Amino acid sequence: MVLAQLGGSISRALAQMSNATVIDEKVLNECLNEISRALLQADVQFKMVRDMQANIKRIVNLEALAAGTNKRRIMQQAVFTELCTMLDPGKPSFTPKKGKPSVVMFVGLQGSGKTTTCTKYAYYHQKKGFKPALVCADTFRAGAFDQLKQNATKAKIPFYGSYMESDPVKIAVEGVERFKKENCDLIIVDTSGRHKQEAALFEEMRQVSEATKPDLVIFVMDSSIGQAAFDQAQAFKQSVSVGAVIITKMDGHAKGGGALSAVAATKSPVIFIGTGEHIDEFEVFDVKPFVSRLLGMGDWAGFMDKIHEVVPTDQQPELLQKLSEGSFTLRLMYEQFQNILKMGPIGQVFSMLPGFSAELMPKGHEKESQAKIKRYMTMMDSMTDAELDSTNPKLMTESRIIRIARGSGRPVRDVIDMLEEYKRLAKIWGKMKGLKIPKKGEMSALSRNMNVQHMSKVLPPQMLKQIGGMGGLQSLMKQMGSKEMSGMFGGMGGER
Ligand SMILES: Nc1nc2c(ncn2[C@@H]2O[C@H](COP(=O)(O)OP(=O)(O)OP(=O)(O)O)[C@@H](O)[C@H]2O)c(=O)[nH]1
Repeated sequence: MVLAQLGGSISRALAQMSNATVIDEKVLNECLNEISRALLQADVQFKMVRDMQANIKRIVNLEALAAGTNKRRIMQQAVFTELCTMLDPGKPSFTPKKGKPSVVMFVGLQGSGKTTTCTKYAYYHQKKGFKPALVCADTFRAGAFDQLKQNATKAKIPFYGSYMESDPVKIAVEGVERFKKENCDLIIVDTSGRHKQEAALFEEMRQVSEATKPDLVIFVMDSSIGQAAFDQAQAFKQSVSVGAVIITKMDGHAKGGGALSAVAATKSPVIFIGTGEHIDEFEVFDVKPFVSRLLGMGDWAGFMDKIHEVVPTDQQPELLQKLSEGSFTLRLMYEQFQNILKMGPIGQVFSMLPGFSAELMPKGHEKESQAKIKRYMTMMDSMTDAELDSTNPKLMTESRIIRIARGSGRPVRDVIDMLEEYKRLAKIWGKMKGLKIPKKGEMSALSRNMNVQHMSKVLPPQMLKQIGGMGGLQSLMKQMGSKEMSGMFGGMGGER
């Protein structure tokens, strides 16, 4: 919720700036101050906000802003890039390998969600084929072992702990040794967390770490702790060598900005976020989609922006019309591929839309993806007009597929792949059926014409979850009114 408000504030600051007739130093500073205020309210640490402001000023060229048609985009891109840089410490964390024993130690204050997160982490890896085990080295909180035991039993994960032993180091060492003998490849050590950052707690962490020699220490942080995040994360980092961060309770009223601070303090990446109490409410953390959410951009708004930017103006009305009809033909796919290839780094476009980036364009494989798209287009060149313009997948019979394969000199498998890709995209685009798509310069139409049903269909599922599902979306729309919503979802696009 608060994340959405941050997005709204930043959108408004950017909108105000791009509405100004002359963009001079004063207007730019006002915009940056607005953005800084919004970030501070979202609990991003003061020093980080100040540095970011300075960096943006360096990146953004006033002359380009003054002359440019893309003021808002230039600024938005600068803010986006800066936040991504803050969240990316530049070095990936240790990742456990199947079949090779790894010890991962969890640290964090009491109530941060550490014990729950240990089980989520174990369960996540178990599903990926690991053989995880849990060790409860929390002898401080009565009931900690019971909690771990319960969680572990539910998830069918072996565990180790003791009701009698009071030395956490001893338990940790015994547990790790036992599970190494049992050929577990991911041994997770849960440690105690007192309610305060006390010297005794840090000394205990240090000793457990020294005795178990973990391959990775994960710092677990409750996302709602706000401005205290930086100091807390730093205190843990100073005692043990934290190599990764997990932020919990992202489903609540978290402002999210604390994550930035934790990364800065530990110089370690956020690897997962907790999005609920349930064992599978646990998501791999990706910097870019998170920042999109933090900025309230939403992938959808970004995608709309891209349509306006990439698709030639004369093709836009037709494309938007087809989108709103929900009829996605192979010809439409072909035309979009053409547009995408023209614009260069294709990753940027499709990554805006959920489902596109992962499958069609895995990160770091842009070249191969480009080649794949070209291959798809070659095959489509061998199709008839009727095939290209049909929305009926049943039309593509075996004999037609063989003919296309022969005509394009590609194996039949490739044609089938291309058609699968088309079906996948058609399904996503089909969700937009009936939605009034705003034209350039009338972005607010989006807010006037949308309803909860439509919004829930077009929002990326993660974003919808973040808002609190259908119920959350409904109350958000009621609460914020159409003005706010246009800022949130449409404000980044449209009039420039
Ligand atoms: N909503 C929500 N609740 C969570 C999440 N992660 C943990 N919790 C809840 O937070 C509370 C505290 O979690 P614990 O795992 O007991 O906390 P802890 O940090 O291990 O506490 P100690 O064992 O005392 O160190 C529990 O009620 C969890 O169900 C999350 O991602 N979302």
